[in-house]
Amino acid sequence: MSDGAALLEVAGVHVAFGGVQALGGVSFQVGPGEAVGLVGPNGAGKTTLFNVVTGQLRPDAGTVRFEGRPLGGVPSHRRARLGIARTFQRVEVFPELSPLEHVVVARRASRCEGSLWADLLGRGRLSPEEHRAALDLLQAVGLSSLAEVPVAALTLGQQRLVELARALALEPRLLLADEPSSGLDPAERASVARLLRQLVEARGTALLLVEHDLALVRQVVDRVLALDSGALVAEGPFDQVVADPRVRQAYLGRAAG
Ligand SMILES: Nc1ncnc2c1ncn2[C@@H]1O[C@H](COP(=O)(O)OP(=O)(O)OP(=O)(O)O)[C@@H](O)[C@H]1O
Repeated sequence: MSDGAALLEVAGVHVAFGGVQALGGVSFQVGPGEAVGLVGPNGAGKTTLFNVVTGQLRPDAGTVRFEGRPLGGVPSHRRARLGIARTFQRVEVFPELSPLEHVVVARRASRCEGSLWADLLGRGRLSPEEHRAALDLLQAVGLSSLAEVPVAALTLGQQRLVELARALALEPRLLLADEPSSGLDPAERASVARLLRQLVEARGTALLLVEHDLALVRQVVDRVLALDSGALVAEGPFDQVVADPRVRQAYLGRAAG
């Protein structure tokens, strides 16, 4: 991809935690509407890279650009407004709020509407338009029948879908999904895979997907990046990357260790 076409551009990113080098000069690009998988064994640096892109972690060196704009110093909430949304490896939801409330709060926050605290305390009034838009989103992820149930009563799979709906409520240009199928049963995995692919195809949202289930990665992405010990060791179509000796070694070496 040429530089001019990049939606996300990561260049020379280094992160160390004390003596541990988590990322050692990582560079790559994601184009608009492109679905890219980020694979690698445990500890390869995938979540660290997500945290750098979302602004939750400041890199020791390197730059992140979004739509050509350098993001250094731009806090997470402003990156979300610029169009970068994420879901988390460990589901992060508010147990007492319903899926509908999660979506409405996210949508208002992204548009700077209402007061977050009033929303969380249940005092934000819901307009018919907001209600309809939130229900449409929940329908898209298959949760419309559970729209008003407290999230604490939902299964882990359903909670992951709430997270996904909340991220989509930001109408992101780029979604970072961190192990969205973790803890789900095969049917739920299949529906997450369908949803993610649909998101890319129907909404034109770019996707950066971290996922240990390689069959799911293959189903969803256009291209794969493989990380090992904080370095990109391969990049290209799924079949090519998983056949790459450096990638096989990264997984086997870690499994053997
Ligand atoms: N907050 C932290 N403090 C210290 N070390 C950390 C921290 N976060 C990550 N690391 C270390 O940085 C390296 C990369 O971790 P990271 O979580 O990014 O890997 P990962 O590829 O996401 O792994 P997994 O697939 O297990 O989630 C690992 O060696 C990890 O132990």
